[in-house]
Amino acid sequence: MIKPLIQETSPIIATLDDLAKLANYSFMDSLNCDPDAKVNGRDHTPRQVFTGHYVPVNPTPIEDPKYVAHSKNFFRELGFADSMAKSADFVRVFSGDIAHVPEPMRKIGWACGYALSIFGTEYYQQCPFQTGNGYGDGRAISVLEAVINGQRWEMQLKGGGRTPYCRGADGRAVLRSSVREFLAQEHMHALGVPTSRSLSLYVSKTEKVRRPWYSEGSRSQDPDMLVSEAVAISTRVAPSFIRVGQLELFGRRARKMEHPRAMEELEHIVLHLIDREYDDVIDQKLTTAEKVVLLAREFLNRLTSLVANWIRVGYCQGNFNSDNCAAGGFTLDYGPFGFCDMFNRHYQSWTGGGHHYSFLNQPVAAERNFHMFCSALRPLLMAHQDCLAQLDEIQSAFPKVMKAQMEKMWAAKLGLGAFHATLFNELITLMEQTSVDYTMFFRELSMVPDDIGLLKKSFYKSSTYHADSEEMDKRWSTWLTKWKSLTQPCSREALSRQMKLVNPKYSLREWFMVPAYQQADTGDYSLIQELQKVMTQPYAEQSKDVEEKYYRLKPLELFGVGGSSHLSCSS
Ligand SMILES: Nc1ncnc2c1ncn2[C@@H]1O[C@H](COP(=O)(O)OP(=O)(O)OP(=O)(O)O)[C@@H](O)[C@H]1O
Ligand SMILES: [Mg+2]
Repeated sequence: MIKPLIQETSPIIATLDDLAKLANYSFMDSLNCDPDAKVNGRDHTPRQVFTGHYVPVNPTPIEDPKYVAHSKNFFRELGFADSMAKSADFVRVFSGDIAHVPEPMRKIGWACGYALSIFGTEYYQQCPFQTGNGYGDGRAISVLEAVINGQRWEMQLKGGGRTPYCRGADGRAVLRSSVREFLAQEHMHALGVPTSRSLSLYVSKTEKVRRPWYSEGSRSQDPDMLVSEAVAISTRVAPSFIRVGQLELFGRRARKMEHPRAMEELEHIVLHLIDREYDDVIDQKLTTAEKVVLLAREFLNRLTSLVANWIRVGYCQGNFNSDNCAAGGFTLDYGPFGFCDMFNRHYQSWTGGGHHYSFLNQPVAAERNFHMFCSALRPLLMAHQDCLAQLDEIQSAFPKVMKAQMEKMWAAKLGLGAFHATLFNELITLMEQTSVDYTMFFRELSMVPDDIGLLKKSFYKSSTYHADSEEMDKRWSTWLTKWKSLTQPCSREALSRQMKLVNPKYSLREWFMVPAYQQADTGDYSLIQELQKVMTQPYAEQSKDVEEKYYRLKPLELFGVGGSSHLSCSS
């Protein structure tokens, strides 16, 4: 899990000067800089980066930045005054201009290289040089590390312009994708799922880029037009942004002995990861080999728990490559993601994702990433056969640990003391044959209903259901009776209360976000604010108005519509 958040404090950081005083650049200070880096940070053209953990690179500010949103909750947790989000110097920094920051903040940012594995296979084709030396943060640039109330945070701009890893692309993010990531991070946090957090979001009043997208109402899989969209910079925050792919980059270099310092660089990044994400569970005094074993064990626990949580809340990452898998065990990169409306085990809203990254296949995808993680660590254990054997054991334990996490999660969702395979399998079959809304079904079940009347609110009613609805209703009634006989022996109220804590009422469905980013494009941010409010209390009943608007089946006419049901471009 991400480290527990600090207790809420009254705002003590009210200006950029206050924040600057807390700056502490451990990433830049304790890791290796690319020796070929440009001193002035104007390193904005694709090139091979052969060594080093980071490239110092300056963000390219967006033109005429304008405030769109900030996370009030996260500001409060950090002790930031809300007024700061609209103050000129804060806007300037978090819209990409770090040339005038107060000391000890630095006038330079940094981007990192990483490797790519897709479903457990190493890829090099995505690198323009076919070597893997040109792949990494193409548009993500970190600008600040600060220790705030004892907790270290890294702040990273997304869409902050080109880096040596941009592969010829523009380094920008558009408002649409930035709004999606901004809202999703805070929703996920409120759902109790570890994640990077949202700090702020600024859009350019004048700068635009072209992206492939869907024409109004298009049912095409692939975008059918090019649209000109405003660029934006969102800032996300996490204890670190180290990805499995990043460890892989150094692991591959060490394995192939690509340069004399390859092994040392691998050890360095792994120890840094431990320091940033695992220092509360791994004793500093241990040897590197011992630390590596503990790291693998802890990541196994975090990753399996994370994926079980994703499935609990109906989240599909969509593109769970190793470069989108945070080594700290939290959710990262809300591009091709989606929250499931109609339950389907193969649910996947990203058209490039395929079955391998679909909803209920996420545990398998996670296992592939875990294997890549272990492979990256292996070179460090070559001289420690006992530790190597332990790592192998941890790696082979993945399916067992994942299964246990999934069963625990399904049992909790169903209010059962223990997982019941037959009951569960019958349910999944019924859900698919009927076509039910994933979120609404579990929330209605959490009411512990006497009959299937309430559950039917969540039915989209497929053709299979329509073909013999009487028979289907009978099967549902039988299932409900059986379920009730197996639930925890407590009062209905207690069971309902407990189930509502794991079954959210509100989820950030794609079709809620479409009007929000469309409105935002016209300068109206009210729907973003409304979604921020509703989706940061996903377990609360909230008002009747909110319920009518956001606790609803997806309108049938939106199924199959590009942008609302599926998307191809996430940038
Ligand atoms: N417009 C762009 N300009 C430069 N690089 C880009 C752009 N869009 C994506 N990339 C890079 O392509 C790679 C794959 O993109 P992907 O959609 O996974 O990441 P992302 O959404 O940009 O970022 P992240 O994983 O940092 O959240 C990443 O390395 C990313 O930096
Ligand atoms: Mg990514």
